Amino acid sequence: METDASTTPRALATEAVHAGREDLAGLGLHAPPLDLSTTYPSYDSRGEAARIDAFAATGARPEGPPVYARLDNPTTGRFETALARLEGAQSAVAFASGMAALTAVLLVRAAAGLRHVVAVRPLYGCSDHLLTAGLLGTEVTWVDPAGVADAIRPDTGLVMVETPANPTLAETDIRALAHSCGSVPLLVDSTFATPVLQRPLGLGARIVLHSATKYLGGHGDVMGGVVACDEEFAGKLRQMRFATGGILHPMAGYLLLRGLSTLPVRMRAASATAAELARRLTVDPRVARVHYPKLGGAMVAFEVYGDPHRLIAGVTLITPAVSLGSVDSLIQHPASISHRIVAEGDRRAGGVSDRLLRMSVGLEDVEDLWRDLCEALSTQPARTEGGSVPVLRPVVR
Ligand code: MET
Repeated sequence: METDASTTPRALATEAVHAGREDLAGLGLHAPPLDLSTTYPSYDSRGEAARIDAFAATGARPEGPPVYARLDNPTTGRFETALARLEGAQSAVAFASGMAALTAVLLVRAAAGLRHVVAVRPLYGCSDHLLTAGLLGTEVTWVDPAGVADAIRPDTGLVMVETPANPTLAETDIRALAHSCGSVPLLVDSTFATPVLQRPLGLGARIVLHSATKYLGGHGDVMGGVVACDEEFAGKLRQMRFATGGILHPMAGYLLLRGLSTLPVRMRAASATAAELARRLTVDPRVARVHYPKLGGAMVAFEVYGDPHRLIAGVTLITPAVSLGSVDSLIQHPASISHRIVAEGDRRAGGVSDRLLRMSVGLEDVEDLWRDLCEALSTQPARTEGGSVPVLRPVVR
């Protein structure tokens, strides 16, 4: 049977290398052009006024040159188009960082008079802090997924969850949660999963947030954030981005587009290694508990019986650093770094133990990583053969 190439949906791996680049051959190019312009000349001021009015009315990407780089950028636009395609979204809007992206979402909802947020712990520490501190004039109610429906008020503008969650890798059933949200939009921070493992919009979420700094970029050399959503909300986000200035640099847009092209192979390879490391850690007597999502992925968290700081100091191949999603493996102690800003009691409420370590598994060989982990684990006491648990020494910071 003949298939129509223009309507047959393409696989994710194909979209990853082609989305956002469809016009290149027609332009006589292979690599995407990097447009560093901050402004765009025009002899037609009436035309510019019309463009600005159109943007103020809808927030749609301007037709033709974008007037000024805070409105839009063609290189970043390619990354936005590609990410939207991978998430199955109408649109995507990129920002200077994941936190800038979350800020814009919260400000858009607050500007509509919907200042209340219902959120599920744990979230990435700075997301938790932004909501808890109410820095943007929002108010948060923290609940378990089962408590979401009851926590929704007339002024609730957003329900927020991160799954798998940073740093515990706790998973939330997105479809069930979206059902509990009713007409309130559900935002899923899908940074750890990426569209390779999970597409929240197909499960009923309305907004997907990524720290693009992580897997989308994939090489630890670009910072960015992106929101995938419907075009109506995207328009509001672009207007907010124009008003508040949290734009992505075009070079970052270029690098993120390039990162997307290898996202599926990177995720698959790193996830296979992470699953094997999680399996080995689970049976290691020096490890008290392993957290690894059913969904899979390249993040592994584990708790030790002894001092987690000694383990961090004991790695040599794995880099002891916060962040994640790079080609090389990183390990960090969430209570000291990624979740330091969250009050101790709130951290505990979110399941973030002081003995938890979070590892981002890269593309190294699994045996080399395991050797390094074993060396670092030699700093830790082990369960005895009879199964008795060693006396826990206090964690010294
Ligand atoms: C400044 S701390 C955190 C950076 C990053 N979001 C992480 O979770 O590792």
